[in-house]
This record gives sequence, C-alpha cells and structure tokens, in this order.
Amino acid sequence: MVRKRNRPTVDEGRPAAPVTIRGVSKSYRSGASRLQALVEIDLVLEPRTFTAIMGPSGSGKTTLLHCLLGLDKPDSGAIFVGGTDITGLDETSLAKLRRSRLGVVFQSYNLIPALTAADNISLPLRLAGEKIDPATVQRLADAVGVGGFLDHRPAQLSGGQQQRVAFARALIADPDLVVADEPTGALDSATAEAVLGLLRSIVRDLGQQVLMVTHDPVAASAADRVLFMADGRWQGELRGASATQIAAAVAELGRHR
Ligand SMILES: Nc1ncnc2c1ncn2[C@@H]1O[C@H](COP(=O)(O)OP(=O)(O)OP(=O)(O)O)[C@@H](O)[C@H]1O
Repeated sequence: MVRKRNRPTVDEGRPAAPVTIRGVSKSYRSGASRLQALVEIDLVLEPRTFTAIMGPSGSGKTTLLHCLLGLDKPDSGAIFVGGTDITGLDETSLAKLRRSRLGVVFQSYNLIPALTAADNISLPLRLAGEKIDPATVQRLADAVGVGGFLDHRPAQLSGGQQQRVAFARALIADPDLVVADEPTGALDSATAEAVLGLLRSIVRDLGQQVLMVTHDPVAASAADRVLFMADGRWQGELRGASATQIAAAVAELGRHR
C-alpha cells in the first residue's frame, strides 16, 4: 500500500541535502491548451540513499530528470544542487555543473565508440580540462568490475560491461548525485541484477546518492526509497519494499487514475 503524503520528501531537522527540489512546475504547449507535466513538485534527496521514481508512461518522470539535469527549465520553482539554484544558470554554467556535480547514466550508454574504456571513463575530466590520474581511473574501473577491460573499445565489451563503464564515467568527477534513467531496461536479468548491486554499492561503499527512474518493480526494490508519480504529482512512497509490494503499489496507482 502506498503511503499517501502530499510532500513525501521534505525532511525537517536534517542538515541541508545537496539536492533539493522546491515547488517545481512544468507545462508544455499541447495544441491550443497547455499540458501540465509537473505540478508543484518537492523533493529532498537524502544523502547516502538510493531513490527510485516509478510511475505510468507520461507521468512526468523524464521531465523531472531533465529539469534536475538542467536540460529543461521549469516554469516555476527552484532546484538546488549543492546549494546553487540551477534554474537561474546559463548554458555554460549548467554544462559545468553537469560535469562536476551530476553523474548521468542513460539506458543507451552513450559511450564514444572510438575511445577505449579508460578514455571514456576519464572524458568528463578531459572536457573540464582537469588532470587525469590513471590510478584513479583504474580504482574506479576495479570498483565497478571493468578493471581488466580499460584498453577495450565499447564494441569489444558486453552490454553489462558497457553499462559499468558508463557508471565509472558517471562517478569519475565525484558527483553529488548519480542519475540513472532506466539503467537496466536493455539488460538481461542477470546483468540487470549485477548493475543494481553496483548502484547499491555506489551508495553503500562510495557514499553517493543515486536517483533512478525505472518501470521495473524488481529494479525499484533494490532502492532504499521508491517514490510514485502520476499526472505530474507525487502519489506516495515506500521504503525498503519488496518487488511484490512495489508492483501492487504501481497497480493501485493505475486503478486511481
Ligand atoms: N517536449 C515536450 N513537448 C510537449 N509535451 C511533452 C514534452 N515532453 C514531455 N511532454 C509531455 O509531458 C508529459 C510527461 O512526459 P514525461 O516524458 O516526463 O513522462 P514519463 O513519466 O517520463 O513517461 P515514460 O515513462 O513514457 O518515459 C507527457 O504527457 C508528455 O507527452
């Protein structure tokens, strides 16, 4: 059963979290009218927490991720990443922030085919003009299980290995938040399980916070906290829930629409 709370995310009395969304609304033009994709969304991402967002197709999940990554601008509200409201930043500052504070993994791995795994992993630092320490690249690659493949190009790696390289690339700049959009969508179940284990260890061992959007209750059950969205609004949340409990909550979400 999804616990109903209007604002499931505001934690009073906790030190300022590096990622906080306040009152974010976003609408798109739809013919003569406007479609409200997000309605007054609040979210405080808790440190060292693996958070999943679930919701039916068109519920606003991608719009929220895009606003959080500065790829889309909300109509109103604020999005603080490490104390900076990113809704006021220009494109150059946003690109810098994405490189330094946000690690992103999409369903398609977006690795550069001509580059080795090592060069793909260190790309964010190269783009930022920062020094690359091969030992750091090796340590991170070892941590995500591709330490033996650093001289391989993406075409020489399996889907799961490519996904791990993408995770290492997302982590290289020590971001405040790792954002994963359907990271297991294209993987077989054994590889998906390994990637979810990796996400959990990113939180547990590296102390990062992870935000994942998924349609899969099994994937969501790897998260500490699952937030449910429908029609651009939070519908409730579950913590430490099983895949069965999450699937039941999703079905309930469908029934009330
Ligand atoms: N660029 C856009 N222009 C117009 N409408 C848009 C645009 N992007 C999203 N929308 C609309 O906003 C609503 C929310 O879309 P969004 O992609 O955020 O949903 P979602 O929950 O991520 O869906 P899915 O699970 O299918 O990826 C949908 O009704 C969608 O059609």
